[in-house]
Amino acid sequence: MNEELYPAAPILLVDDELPWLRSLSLTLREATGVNNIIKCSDSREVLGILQRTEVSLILLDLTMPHFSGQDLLPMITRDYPDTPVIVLSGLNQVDTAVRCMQLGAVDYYVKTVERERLVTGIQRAFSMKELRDENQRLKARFLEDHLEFPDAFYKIKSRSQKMRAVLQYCEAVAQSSEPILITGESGVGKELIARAIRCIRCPDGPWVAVNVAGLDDNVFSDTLFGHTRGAFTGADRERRGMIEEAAGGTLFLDEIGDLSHASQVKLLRLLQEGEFFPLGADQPRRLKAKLLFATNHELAAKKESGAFRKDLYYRLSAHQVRIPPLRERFEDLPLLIDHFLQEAADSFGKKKPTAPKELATLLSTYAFPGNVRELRAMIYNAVSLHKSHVLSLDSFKAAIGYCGDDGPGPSPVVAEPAATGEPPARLTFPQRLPRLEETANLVVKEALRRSRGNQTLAATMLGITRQALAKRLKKIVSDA
Ligand SMILES: Nc1ncnc2c1ncn2[C@@H]1O[C@H](COP(=O)(O)OP(=O)(O)OP(=O)(O)O)[C@@H](O)[C@H]1O
Repeated sequence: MNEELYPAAPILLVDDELPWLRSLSLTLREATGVNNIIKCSDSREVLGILQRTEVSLILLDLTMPHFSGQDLLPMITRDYPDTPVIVLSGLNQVDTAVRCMQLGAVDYYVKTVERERLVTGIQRAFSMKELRDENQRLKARFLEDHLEFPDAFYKIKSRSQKMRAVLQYCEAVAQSSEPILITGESGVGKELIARAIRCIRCPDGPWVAVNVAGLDDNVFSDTLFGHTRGAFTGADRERRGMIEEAAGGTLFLDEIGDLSHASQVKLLRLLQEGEFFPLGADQPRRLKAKLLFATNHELAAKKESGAFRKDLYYRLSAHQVRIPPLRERFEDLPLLIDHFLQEAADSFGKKKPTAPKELATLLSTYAFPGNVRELRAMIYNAVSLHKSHVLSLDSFKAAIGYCGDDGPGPSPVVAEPAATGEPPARLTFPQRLPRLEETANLVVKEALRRSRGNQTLAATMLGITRQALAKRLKKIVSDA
């Protein structure tokens, strides 16, 4: 298999000393996994290379025959302002370093003594460039408001602006070499989004998904890193871990917020060093997969409480895709209902039923703690019970708590704030307690507001007949 080039655009190393060029490219390969390098030992060729090839970073020697680094630097920063340049010099001279930075270099290193710092500086320059590129892509996307890879998102049914912004953000960060963290409540579609990102970044590579919730640290390590033969009693064969299975493709770690502390440490090391040791191995192996993570936990809160390591949190959240809960994008309901009706009808071998026109409005009175997955289950249930032409609302009403006279129905007073964001947390009253009649009228108006004026639905919510509601409305109007 051909080795994937990293970074996608090459790094240009410019130095007249060939042995230095060779040893630097080896150092970079070993320490950072960089294998896409152009070595240039003749400074007269630099501008020609830049005209022909887009490079991600330039390492420029200061002292060279023909053109010195100081000659080239202003030309490069003028014509290629988005390409970071790091200057290397044999001498530790503060005034030269300052001059180079004034001319636009992002960093300055003394060649022989600062190799480790140089590697860190290169990684920093990469991250900065990636952030700048991502920023530009995002700006362009928001101005154009179109999707560049609509095919990657074909399974995601949505017409809401919020989701569109999420998809555009996914496009902007998909190519980044940094990990991507996808957050959102359970059932919002995190895995769907993860698969879409994979379709954009490396559609042909393998897709390996691991749910890490509940894995103890030993199982986590063995699953991810694998082991060598004889690593422990019973290890009679080598086992490749999921990281190696995903080489050249994507490794998706789901439920990352549930990871034990010990496993968090191992994951952090993997992210920082880009390499790992299978159990029993004495040589590290390089991470060659792109990483995607998902969680339905509020990781920021877990970080504050100490349940999630701060350093790992910051490492993971460089690119964070937050998927809004369904109740924040009810404009998606008609499309999703239609989609799941078709899907359910196909799976039950039935003709697709017609949805009653009040269905989306009825469902938009509900908070959907289980999000799209809950909606899907409701529709499958309704279609499984369905007999006649138009789908009945009964199973939906039962599912969301409007059960009619004999059912428990939703409680009008909630003692604690609901985790789902369901209003109200507690009924509060003004100083003067409203009369019962006033309160009833307010509740009626609220039901009409939520049902967008649909009296049948409002009556269902209030637990009264449509006639009783009409009578009450007539009275409200005449009393006004
Ligand atoms: N926008 C959407 N269009 C169509 N189907 C969707 C959409 N969002 C979610 N789904 C469907 O809803 C279900 C749940 O989605 P998914 O498994 O991606 O959610 P999740 O956020 O990863 O859930 P969990 O947190 O429980 O792992 C799946 O059947 C998925 O296909």
